[in-house]
Amino acid sequence: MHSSRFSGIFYVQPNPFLMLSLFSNFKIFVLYNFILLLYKLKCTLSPYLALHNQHHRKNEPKPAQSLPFVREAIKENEPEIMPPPSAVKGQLHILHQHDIMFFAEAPRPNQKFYEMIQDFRETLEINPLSTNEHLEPHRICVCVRKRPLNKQENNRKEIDVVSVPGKGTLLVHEPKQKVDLTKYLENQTFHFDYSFNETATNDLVYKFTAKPLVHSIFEGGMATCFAYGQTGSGKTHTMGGDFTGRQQNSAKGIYALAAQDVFTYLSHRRYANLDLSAYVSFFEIYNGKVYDLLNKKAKLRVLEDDRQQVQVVGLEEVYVSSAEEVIKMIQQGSACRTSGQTSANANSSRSHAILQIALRRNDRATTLHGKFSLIDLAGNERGTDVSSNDRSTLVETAEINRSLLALKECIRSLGMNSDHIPFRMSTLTKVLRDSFVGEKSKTCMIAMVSPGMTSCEYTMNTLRYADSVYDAISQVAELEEKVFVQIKVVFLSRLFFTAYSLVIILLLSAF
Ligand SMILES: Nc1ncnc2c1ncn2[C@@H]1O[C@H](COP(=O)(O)OP(=O)(O)OP(=O)(O)O)[C@@H](O)[C@H]1O
Repeated sequence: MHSSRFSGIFYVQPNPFLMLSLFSNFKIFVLYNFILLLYKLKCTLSPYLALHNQHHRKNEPKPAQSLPFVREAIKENEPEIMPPPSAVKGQLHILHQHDIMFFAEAPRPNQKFYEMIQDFRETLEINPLSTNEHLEPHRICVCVRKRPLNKQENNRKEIDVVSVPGKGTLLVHEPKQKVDLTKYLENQTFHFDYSFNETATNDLVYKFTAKPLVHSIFEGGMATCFAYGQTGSGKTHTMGGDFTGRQQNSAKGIYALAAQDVFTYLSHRRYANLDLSAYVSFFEIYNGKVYDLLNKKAKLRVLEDDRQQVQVVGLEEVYVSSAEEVIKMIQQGSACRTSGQTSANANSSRSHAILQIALRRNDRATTLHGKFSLIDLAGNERGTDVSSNDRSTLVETAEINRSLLALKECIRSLGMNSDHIPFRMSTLTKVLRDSFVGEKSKTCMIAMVSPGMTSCEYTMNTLRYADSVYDAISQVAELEEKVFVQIKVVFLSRLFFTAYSLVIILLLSAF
């Protein structure tokens, strides 16, 4: 195209002798320049005109008999348009749709990290926990539960940075960036007793966490089950049941599932002769103060007697005869829970909620036989949320921080069979004091994590907290295992020596 234009211009370059003779007449000079200008204009516009005509010719409906000819003409003029290869022709429609989808979808923020995580996941062997899995007995059990990405996170195209490949393992793909802006993943692995992925139901979680503890309170023990994690990570969903709008489906939470099992055991002939009754109390600890959720949030005092027995003075303990009655209490108490505003979440729970199911003998003193405390802890991000300028929020933050630290230390002491339990560090550990002492005390912690990339820092904090508890217990378990192996070696060697001596004596006496 370009060459033809230039060749047109060169073609009209005149001979200088001819020009001299012609330009002696001024009129001829003007006419010549005018013709030259028109010609140049035509040369410049001709390729665009050709393209324009071509376009119209393509869109014009043509009579059937003239079609081959038109096709030939178009082919001549569009050498750059490649016909699709015949093998791909069948897929043309699909490809076209994919292209439309590709262009219609807004690009995902952090697409590079998303692809890196997807690639990493393809290398993982996934064996999620199932109901058929063997249940191991634990005095202290530490578990982790990952919730699915919620609607808002999906709308934001948030990246899921948590993978749960197997029974007790959980991986966090932490997005990082080098100084030269190269993106990379730091894949951190954590091990716990059980790990639940986003598809796990409350029933499955209950089976491996709180259910084994119900049995222990019938054996005269104290049991505690904590839900720990960031605001919005699924603590209330797990403990109290899911919300549909403002309505909480309390029957599907661990509180209610435990209550159902308590009544199943109460009617069992094995425990019938104990003559036990169940009582429920529900209270919250907000800013170090105790409020009764079953008595219009009456403020209560926590006192310790000279035998180190801690009492919550005036706490309502309601006799219950069925799981349905417990569910009603849960609904009544949940409606009362304290909530406020922080810079992290507009509607967050800033209090620890404690539901206690006590088993008492039907004697005159209604002696305590066993007690199960189920705790929905305040959001742990408050421990790091110091961005607020509000004094009351800062005080709350400090209080939540202190109570969560105290709780960790008490569980670790219980796990290490330590004589010293630092329960006086916070109101939370004070009221749970009897759960941290005694041979029959059992505890389960469920660490909840949000899977989104924006929650990654909080998720790591939650996992580090749970890991430090799990680590302390594992060390004790390892130590116990070593001692057990040593005892076994000593016992077997003595047995062998005795048998050997007997054989020698028998042989000597025979001769
Ligand atoms: N495993 C899950 N499956 C489906 N949805 C879940 C799951 N866990 C949590 N959610 C949903 O996520 C949202 C936040 O959960 P939830 O209220 O239980 O968080 P939280 O940790 O108790 O927060 P807060 O500290 O504010 O009480 C809820 O809408 C809940 O329904």
